[in-house]
Amino acid sequence: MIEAVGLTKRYGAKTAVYNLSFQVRPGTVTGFLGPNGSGKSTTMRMILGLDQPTTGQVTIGGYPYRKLSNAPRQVGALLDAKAVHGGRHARNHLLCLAQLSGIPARRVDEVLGVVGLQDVAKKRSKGFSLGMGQRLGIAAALLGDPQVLLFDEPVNGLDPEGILWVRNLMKQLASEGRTVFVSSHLMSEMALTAEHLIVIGRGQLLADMSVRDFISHNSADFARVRTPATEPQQREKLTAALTEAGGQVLPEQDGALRVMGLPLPRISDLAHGADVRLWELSPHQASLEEAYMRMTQGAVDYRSTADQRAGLQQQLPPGVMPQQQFPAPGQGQPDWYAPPPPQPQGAQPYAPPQPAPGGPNPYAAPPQQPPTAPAAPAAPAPADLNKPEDPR
Ligand SMILES: Nc1ncnc2c1ncn2[C@@H]1O[C@H](COP(=O)(O)OP(=O)(O)OP(=O)(O)O)[C@@H](O)[C@H]1O
Repeated sequence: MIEAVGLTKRYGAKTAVYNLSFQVRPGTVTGFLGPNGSGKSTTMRMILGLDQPTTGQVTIGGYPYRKLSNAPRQVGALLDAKAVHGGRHARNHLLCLAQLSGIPARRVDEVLGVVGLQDVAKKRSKGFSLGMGQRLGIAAALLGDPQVLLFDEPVNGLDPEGILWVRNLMKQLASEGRTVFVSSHLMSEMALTAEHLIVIGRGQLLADMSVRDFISHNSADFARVRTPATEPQQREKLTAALTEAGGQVLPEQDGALRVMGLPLPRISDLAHGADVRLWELSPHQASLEEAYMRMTQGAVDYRSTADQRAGLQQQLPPGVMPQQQFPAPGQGQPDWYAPPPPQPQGAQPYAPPQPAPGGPNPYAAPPQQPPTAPAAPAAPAPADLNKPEDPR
């Protein structure tokens, strides 16, 4: 198990990691997520004893990395696949590492086979593609058959077959009871690989929970409903019935309706009661990417000036409360986020939906009282994320 307690790292005036505490348990793949510059690599380097924490500590099996006996046989890591002597053959590179840790040469050939580089074992690694370099880095991590494995962006540069292979490898290593800690920016891949997530933003913990909980805590539930396109009056009738029943109804660009605040069976019953036929009634399935975007949108340091995410915080219609609570202390959830409705080409995807001419105002307050659910804790504004303890 990897355990960080109050881990903080400062580089001069820059605080890369601040007061981070978490555990990475054996037997599952734990994903390590965070925007660029949020401190993932710094944390991994501290776990591996390559950087000293300014304060706090991180241990592996109860010991700091540097106190582990023959650490390479207990902990394997891929941090930077390019950190190899390019003039060496792949096999010689691994052989050098093996000899430093008393690992037999036959293990080198084993891991070359595991990562699929057996045919280029005698080639110099400077001629390797990005993906081949990643495979060599993974081979080095596996060399000591360690119980604890850290991978920083292991699928970077891999082709689809390679990505699938890494996914299965991570799962297999975890199923053997190993501790597997893996960072990635590929959310769809992480959703398929990891069971547990540790999410950081600006060096601080945002979430430490299962993938399933993370998605359900950070996504807005809604249903998509579609009435026959040939009968617009049915759509209006349904909108009125749903609104009267306390639902919030927004038009989607493709003609469907987005309905919040009503369960699917109730929507079906209301449609039936209003004598409206439905061509579609489907729950919105949030993705890990959507949940991640929502959670981290206030903790992104580097964003293109042309990036439309700057405007992705959709306003809730009056009376609608965000449903989710903060999953972890200290995290920031500045606003509500759900994917924008499909847009025609060239349209602003994050612009609020406009009322159809002569149609109902999508932002009209529903007649019922606003929900009385307990208010979520006040979300710190992005700039307040680190206050009052912001050491920067
Ligand atoms: N040696 C260093 N000296 C000064 N600042 C550093 C150093 N290493 C990292 N930093 C800073 O610490 C912050 C965290 O960097 P880090 O590389 O850990 O982030 P990351 O989450 O791994 O980013 P990415 O996803 O882009 O790889 C960044 O602002 C970075 O500029």
